[in-house]
Amino acid sequence: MHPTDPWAAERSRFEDVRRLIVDRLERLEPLAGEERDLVVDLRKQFWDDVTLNFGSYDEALETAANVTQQARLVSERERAHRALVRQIAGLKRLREAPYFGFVAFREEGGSPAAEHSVYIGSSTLLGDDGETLFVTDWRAPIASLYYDHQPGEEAAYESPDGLVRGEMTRKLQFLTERGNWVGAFDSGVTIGDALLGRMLATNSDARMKTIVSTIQKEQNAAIRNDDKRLLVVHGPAGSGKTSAALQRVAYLLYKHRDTLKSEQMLLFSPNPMFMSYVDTVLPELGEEPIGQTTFLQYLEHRFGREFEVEQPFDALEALLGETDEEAAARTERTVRAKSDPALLVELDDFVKRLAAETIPFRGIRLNGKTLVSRDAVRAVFASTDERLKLPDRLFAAKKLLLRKLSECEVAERDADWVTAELETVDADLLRLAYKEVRKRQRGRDAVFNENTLEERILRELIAKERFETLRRRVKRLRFIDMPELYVAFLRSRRSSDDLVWSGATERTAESLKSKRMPYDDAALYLHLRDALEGGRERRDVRHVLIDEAQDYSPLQLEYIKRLFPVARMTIVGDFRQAIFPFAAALHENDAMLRLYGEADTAFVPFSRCYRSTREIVGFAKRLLADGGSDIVPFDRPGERPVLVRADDQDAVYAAVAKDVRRLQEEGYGTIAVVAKTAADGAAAFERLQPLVDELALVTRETSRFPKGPCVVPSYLAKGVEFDAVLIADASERAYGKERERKLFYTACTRAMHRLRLYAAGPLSPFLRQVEPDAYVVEEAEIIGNESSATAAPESASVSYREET
Ligand SMILES: Nc1ncnc2c1ncn2[C@@H]1O[C@H](COP(=O)(O)OP(=O)(O)OP(=O)(O)O)[C@@H](O)[C@H]1O
Repeated sequence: MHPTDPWAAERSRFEDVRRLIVDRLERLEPLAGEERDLVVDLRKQFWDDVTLNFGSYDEALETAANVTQQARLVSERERAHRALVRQIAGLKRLREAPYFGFVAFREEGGSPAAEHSVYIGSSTLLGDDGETLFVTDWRAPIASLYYDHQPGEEAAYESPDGLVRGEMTRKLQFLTERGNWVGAFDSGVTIGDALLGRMLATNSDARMKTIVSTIQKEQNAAIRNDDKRLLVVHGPAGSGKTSAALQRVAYLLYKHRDTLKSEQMLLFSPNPMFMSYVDTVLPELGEEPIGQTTFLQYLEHRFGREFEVEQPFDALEALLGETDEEAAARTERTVRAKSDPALLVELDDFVKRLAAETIPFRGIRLNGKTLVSRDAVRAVFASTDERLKLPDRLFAAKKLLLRKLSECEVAERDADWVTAELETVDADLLRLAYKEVRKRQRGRDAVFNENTLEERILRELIAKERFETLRRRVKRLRFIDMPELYVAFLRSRRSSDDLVWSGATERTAESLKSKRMPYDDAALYLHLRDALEGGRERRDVRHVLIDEAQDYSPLQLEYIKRLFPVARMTIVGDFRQAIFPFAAALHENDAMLRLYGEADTAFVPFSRCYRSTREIVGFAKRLLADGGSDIVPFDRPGERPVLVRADDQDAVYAAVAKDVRRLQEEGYGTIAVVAKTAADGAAAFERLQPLVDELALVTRETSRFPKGPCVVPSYLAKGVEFDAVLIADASERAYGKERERKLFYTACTRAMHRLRLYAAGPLSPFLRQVEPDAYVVEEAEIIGNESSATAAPESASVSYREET
């Protein structure tokens, strides 16, 4: 250590804390081993250590008490072991980076006791005395100061006892690498966020990172906003919405640690690949992962084998491939009509008005024979108490029908089909029948004719098996023709766009007949089913997060809200990336406000983009219809995006392949060639694969993003990022129509450091609207020729001053 090192004191403290962590780990790790062995032994000896005695009532009671006590002992030890393992994991995280920030804060009032020096890290670290606080958890109230204020400013933080005001006298950021001291920045001296600048300049590794050390003020506001039932975060591509949402999960789990568990939180993700992209973040923050699903997966789970749910990507691909403009406009209008949450209310009314005469019942049939006719089912329903609510009436009808089925079952045992099946019974059934014969004969004096008894039992078993299926169907209300009822609702409805509505209704009817559930009908249909069945609500879920919310229709959001009636909600999204035709939720703020009402909704807008360089953000926002004037890049300079012009598609592929290789040589790891659709992606892959080593094709079936170069359809790249993005076709052909604008913007904003676009033929009109100085144009033929670069990349010098 140099004697004039301005950081000598800080560095020495840092080393002391690190030593404390390492020493503690050395002490605890063997203990955890011992504790584990103890638990294993206790489990093994469980029955040796209790005396089993059931001789008398008292002895049996004593035995039971004994067993309970022993079980309690084991579970206490297990809990202790788990706590130790957790503590060790926390210490290991701290060993990697003991703390990253420091604030000195003088509370208003000015007494020396009100001076706080707080070192902030990923979790709390107490000294061996159990009192000295070496590191404060980033989620503690006072740590908020670090994210919200600069030294010299009036500062305040929200404590459980109210707002604490005062002055922040110093703020430091620490840079570490694998637990070792690298340097520090004094926020009073450094301009901007030095740590953030460094973080953003690093390469992506196909996994989302935690941002705990560099959370920005607006993000902190979203992370800690816990007053309202619903929090809506809206911000441009790369503004850290997903990152903030995940930090928020960790924050809420910390704040409500006594009442909220990770399994009570659920994240709706855009696609399965995205799920694997984010699932390392919470464990890195020391929290258990929360439940994740996509809305499509949820729908598929609910419909089971009853319907095949249409994939939203198919609807999107169909629209993207549509050349008939009128048909495309019709589709968009239909989808929009089906996304209106008022439909749910109308459906509720429709259900309330249902009566025995208007419900389309179905008879119950077995082997082509009617067991209970449709009229008989209707009569059963009509016999239930009219004053009951519909789900309760249906429940009562269900019970009556099940009773009827039991009667039919007895009669069917002698039916011809049972006699026929007797000839082919399998070994399992025979064994079952044999056991049953033995059971029934036991204790009887007179021995029945075994053969007769066995046949009787076999008949019972055969009929039972078949009736089990019928019972299951009755339990699931299959005695109502649900598709017909649903279509009846659609038909009953007047719409301002009648022609479009009735055309759509008939298409839905056709689809349902062939067991296909249109994506934009699915939530409404489930709502009908829920209204009839009752009790579908998930009260176990306490917090629901929806990422990429612009991809949901307002109706779907409302449906999700109703599904989780006690949950709070976090919704994050960006309407400028609304690529699905049914999206429209976010720019209609009304849709958000309507969910829980204005008084129970907080909006936090984000405006700064962190993912991409200043040049890429500057370029991408100009693709937007409104010019994205509110979008502010974080000041990280890089090269300007490059447009490569080529004579034909062959030349494009040759240039793309060459550029991928060159980018690899420059050290970029995750490189994505973004194609518009899956078919475009497959075509590009076929041409590029022979030219690029280890190129991967990402499809809907891909479960994890590859770490190397890949070809990916635009909509599967949603939510994720790559070091370099190559837009395989930026011509008018690919992105020419207004409805393709957002897709184009979304694709370009996946790039962190480098963006290249290729076009043979007329340029996309969105590109034509960008000022020429926002990007560089190159000719495909001269790619690779060092002297050919037509524009010199901007200087890569950093705009913040660092003091290390
Ligand atoms: N405060 C921060 N500190 C460090 N990195 C950050 C911060 N905020 C965002 N980032 C980084 O910016 C990138 C974009 O973040 P994220 O994916 O959360 O944005 P998003 O708003 O969800 O983007 P999109 O709308 O495109 O899905 C990520 O690499 C993330 O790590």
